[in-house]
Order: sequence, then C-alpha cells, then structure tokens
Amino acid sequence: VKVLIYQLFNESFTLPDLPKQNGKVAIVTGGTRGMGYEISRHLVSLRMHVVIVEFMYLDLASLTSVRQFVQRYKAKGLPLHVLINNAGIMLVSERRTEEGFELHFGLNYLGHFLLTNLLLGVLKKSGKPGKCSRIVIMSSATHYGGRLSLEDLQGRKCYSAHGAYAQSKLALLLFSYHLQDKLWAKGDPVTVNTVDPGMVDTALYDNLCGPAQLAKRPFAKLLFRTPAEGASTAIYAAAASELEGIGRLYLYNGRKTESSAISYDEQLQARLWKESCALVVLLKA
Ligand SMILES: NC(=O)c1ccc[n+]([C@@H]2O[C@H](COP(=O)([O-])OP(=O)(O)OC[C@H]3O[C@@H](n4cnc5c(N)ncnc54)[C@H](O)[C@@H]3O)[C@@H](O)[C@H]2O)c1
Repeated sequence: VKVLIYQLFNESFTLPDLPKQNGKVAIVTGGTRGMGYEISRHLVSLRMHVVIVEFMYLDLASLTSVRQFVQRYKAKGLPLHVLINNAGIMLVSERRTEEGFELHFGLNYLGHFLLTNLLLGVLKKSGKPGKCSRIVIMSSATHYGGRLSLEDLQGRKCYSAHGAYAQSKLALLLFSYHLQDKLWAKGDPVTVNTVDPGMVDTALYDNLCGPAQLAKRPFAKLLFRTPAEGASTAIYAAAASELEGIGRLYLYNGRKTESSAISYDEQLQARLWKESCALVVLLKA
C-alpha cells in the first residue's frame, strides 16, 4: 500500500530520445490496447517491425495456443530482437485456463514462461555481443505484497483474486532473475529486465467490483498515469542504448529499483523454474 500511494503522487518518467531500431523485430503480448498498444506504437515510430498478438493470434490462457503461435512465428523465418511480455489480467474471480491452471498464474505468468522459453532460440540467434536481444517483462508494485506458495500455486486451498494477481507478478520477477542468470552463465546475448509501470488508467481495472469501480474513476483520472506514460519504462528497457548488455534489473520510472527481498531468493527462483518446466512439460529447459 505504501508503494502504491507513493506511486500515485510520483511524476512519471519522461522518455529520452531513443535510437532508431531499423531492421529489428519485436513481439508485444497484449499489444492491442492499454500500455501494450502504446509500447507497440512507440516501437513502430522507432522503425521496429512489431508483431502484436491478435494479428498473430495468441491466447496466453492456453498453452496449446502459445505453442501454435511460436510454431507460426518460427515458420515466418523472422528474427526476434525484443520480446515484451506485457499482457495480463487482474482481479478476476476464480477461473481456470484451458489446461486447468488458476487464471492469473496461468495467463500472466505460465503462458509467458512457456512463450519465452520457446522463443529463446530465436532470441539468442538474433542477438550478438554488443547488440543483445532483449526480454522485457511487465511486473507490478503489487508483487511487494505477493506470496509464492509452491505447494498451492493454483490457489486451490484459499482463493483470493488480489493474492493470485500479486503471486503472478512475483513469479514473473523470480522467473526474470533466474532466466538472466541462466543466459549469462552460457554467455548468451540476451538480456532480461522487469518493469513496474506505476498505476495506469487502463481496462486492467475493469474487474473491480461495482462500488470500487465508481470510486476509482474520478480518482484515476486525476492521479493515475495515462497508458502512454505507463508504457515509457518498458519502451526505455526495449530500446535505450544505455541498457545495452544490462539485465536483471527491476525498473521503475526508468531507473533501477529494489524489488521485494523474496524476489532475490535464488532457491525459490530455481524451485519455481523447475516446477514451471514440469507444469508446461518443458523437458529440455
Ligand atoms: N494498469 C496498471 O496500473 C498496471 C500496473 C502495474 C502493472 N500493470 C501490468 O501492465 C500490463 C498491461 O496492462 P494494462 O494496464 O495495459 O491493461 P489492459 O487491460 O489495457 O491490457 C492488457 C492486455 O492483455 C491482453 N490479454 C488479456 N488476456 C489475454 C490472453 N488470454 N492472451 C493474450 N493477451 C491477453 C489484452 O488483450 C490487453 O491487450 C499487465 O501485465 C499488467 O499487469 C498494469
């Protein structure tokens, strides 16, 4: 709550001029509205070729759809220089993905976990030292309140929509740190950074209950960021020259920030990775 209140009264980051990205290709999940749309628009203005999912269909709540999307993407023979894992849902009442995972965990985290792993080969091939490919992951300040319960990742014992969303955003951070360590251990030219966009007035809040929705509207108009403002740190992470070769950061307002203590727990990162591989049946990861 402290972090969210701080963010409400904190000015948003102004994007510096970024270098043109001619010849580069990006995928932005959830690129059709909200911050994903603004990220895509800006990357296109930098002359990047941007694939937004819907023009190439991807349902992150279905691991079959994730696998089909990657197959279709690979069949195009395109390189991939930037992957922005932006799509997400929040505060949804208890529901399951196609494969039966809790929806926040399955869509926000596990779908992106599989997507990223299946695209790693293309990302590695498309980068080189001094010109690394980049993975940018949208987390959130709500991760500070998140708990990761490896024994009950699917929230079967006690479901809370807030808890499920916070857990999924914490899982994304644990994943990003562990992935960067694995890539660096092999000298692969890919960086991974995670972004907190601040509080942004988008359709993400559509699942708030009726009275909270009414109370939020005027408040959000005054204090929340616009989607373009919220998108700025992710755009910066995708294209800034000063972030070349730099990874494992949690960025807020264009600057490195500390994420929660638990997100740096390497044992937990490794256990979540192993469990996630088992859940998506990714034997070679
Ligand atoms: N808005 C905020 O205050 C805020 C704060 C912190 C983090 N975030 C994060 O930023 C990201 C973008 O959210 P936003 O605020 O722009 O919300 P939004 O609701 O406008 O956008 C979410 C996007 O995700 C896509 N999506 C939803 N379900 C999908 C599925 N099954 N498969 C593929 N795509 C799917 C939607 O089509 C949409 O394009 C989310 O990950 C969110 O958790 C938002």
